[in-house]
Amino acid sequence: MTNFDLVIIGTGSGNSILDERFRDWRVAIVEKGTFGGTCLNVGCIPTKMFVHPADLAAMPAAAGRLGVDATLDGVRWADIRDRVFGRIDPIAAGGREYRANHTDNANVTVYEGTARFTGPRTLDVDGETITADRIVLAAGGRALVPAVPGLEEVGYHTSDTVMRLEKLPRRMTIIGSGFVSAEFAHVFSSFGVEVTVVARSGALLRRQDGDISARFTELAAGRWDVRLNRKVLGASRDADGIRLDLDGESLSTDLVLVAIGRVPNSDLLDLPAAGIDVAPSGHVVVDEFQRTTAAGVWALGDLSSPFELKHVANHEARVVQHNLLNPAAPIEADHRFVPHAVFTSPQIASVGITEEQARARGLRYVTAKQDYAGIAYGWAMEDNTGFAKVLADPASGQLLGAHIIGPQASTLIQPLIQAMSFGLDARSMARGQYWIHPAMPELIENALLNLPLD
Ligand SMILES: Cc1cc2nc3c(=O)[nH]c(=O)nc-3n(C[C@H](O)[C@H](O)[C@H](O)COP(=O)(O)OP(=O)(O)OC[C@H]3O[C@@H](n4cnc5c(N)ncnc54)[C@H](O)[C@@H]3O)c2cc1C
Ligand SMILES: NC(=O)c1ccc[n+]([C@@H]2O[C@H](COP(=O)([O-])OP(=O)(O)OC[C@H]3O[C@@H](n4cnc5c(N)ncnc54)[C@H](O)[C@@H]3O)[C@@H](O)[C@H]2O)c1
Repeated sequence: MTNFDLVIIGTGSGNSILDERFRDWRVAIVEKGTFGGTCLNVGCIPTKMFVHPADLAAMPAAAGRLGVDATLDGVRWADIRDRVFGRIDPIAAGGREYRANHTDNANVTVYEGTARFTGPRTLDVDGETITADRIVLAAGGRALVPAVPGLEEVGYHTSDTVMRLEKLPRRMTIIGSGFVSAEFAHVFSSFGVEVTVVARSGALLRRQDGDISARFTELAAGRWDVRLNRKVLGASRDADGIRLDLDGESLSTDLVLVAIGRVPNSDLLDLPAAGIDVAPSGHVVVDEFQRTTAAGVWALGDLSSPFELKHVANHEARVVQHNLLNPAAPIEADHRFVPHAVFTSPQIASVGITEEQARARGLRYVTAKQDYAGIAYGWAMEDNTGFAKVLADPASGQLLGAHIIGPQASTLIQPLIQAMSFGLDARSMARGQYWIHPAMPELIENALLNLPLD
């Protein structure tokens, strides 16, 4: 039995904790899958590397109304796929090699297996017992699969596998209507696949601000076959491919992509054996210092965070890193203003609360909108569907939330994140600085000026 100063479970965000300040610690890092975790191998990075060529492939169809006649000659799926993974796979392999064999990591032992607790700060890794003074749980989550009769038999993909397809299908049906669905619907439809989206509820991306979700649902319905308020009741194969039975109708498809959310990997860790509490959602319970309910055990990222976002996992990894190194002066994680972006088309980005949340909380708030169509750069792009919506406290002018649907939303949101994080009020933000004319951030300037503050 080997004892370590620190054991880290999971090489996604967990791997970024280790630096030269841990050189004198005996460290073990345990990974059951591909080194580098979800974001690098099957998440943020490859998806966005597919979104960019998808944006290019969609451009000719949009250019005609601006007087530019362009045609898409073809999409070389194998080349697109191999460019993405030709870059990513060596990074994952290099990361593993660095931790396992580089002299910088002489103090680090890499275990390739599945860790699970057998007692307080005691782990089994595929039959070998290791103990540690401190343990960091960074075990992430995995795609959920619905219990649909026949689905296992006909076969399905998740975000883990769909980016490595041998060839593009003619038709794809996506079950689910969240982030993964919206991004892959854009990617695959831009590459010429006929996409159907099956949503359980009456809107796509329904956790976004209601106006954003409604606009996206309307635009999506013009681009994909969108089936709202439908449950998938069964799957089978017939002469026309895969048949999905929805309530009241059926559809035929060639490939099913399941995108109904993710579940934390807490069930793999036998946490009760170590006295570590788990919430009903499956997330490991942590306090503001990222400490679990067991002494000497921290957790971070998708395993403990309902946000399930890489920038949150990275932030929490920095908090855990500091708290490991400075036990007498720990810092708290900051989850006040967590932004997100959905890299679909049009892009969506958001920070703070939605109007529905403001109403439910009984807050006094005002809102304002600015259409891209009303700013000069929007005229240049002939954008008639995008807008920014801001919510603020009418008395103080402090921003409560901001939501954007339209080109470059993920970039345009950043000054609003900054304003909220540093307490800059809407009026000072709008008038206390220059806004380059006629650039896209004028969308934000005008949305702020439109707020009916007291
Ligand atoms: C398709 C997709 C696209 C995404 N796009 C974005 C995006 O654009 N922006 C964004 O912010 N977020 C995005 N995310 C979310 C983001 O990928 C995650 O929030 C982030 O990767 C979580 O990091 P983590 O370190 O918590 O977990 P992970 O990166 O999942 O790392 C956990 C690691 O632990 C290992 N592990 C699990 N259990 C054990 C065990 N018992 N023993 C040993 N090892 C174990 C796993 O194999 C895994 O490698 C996306 C996710 C998906 C699926
Ligand atoms: N750009 C990004 O930041 C990005 C991109 C992709 C994924 N992610 C992260 O990954 C996580 C997983 O993404 P996701 O899209 O799978 O989850 P999600 O939570 O965004 O959406 C899941 C959708 O599936 C629906 N659903 C749930 N159970 C269902 C069922 N049984 N049948 C039909 N529909 C069902 C939900 O109502 C929801 O609309 C997200 O929480 C997100 O944080 C982030």
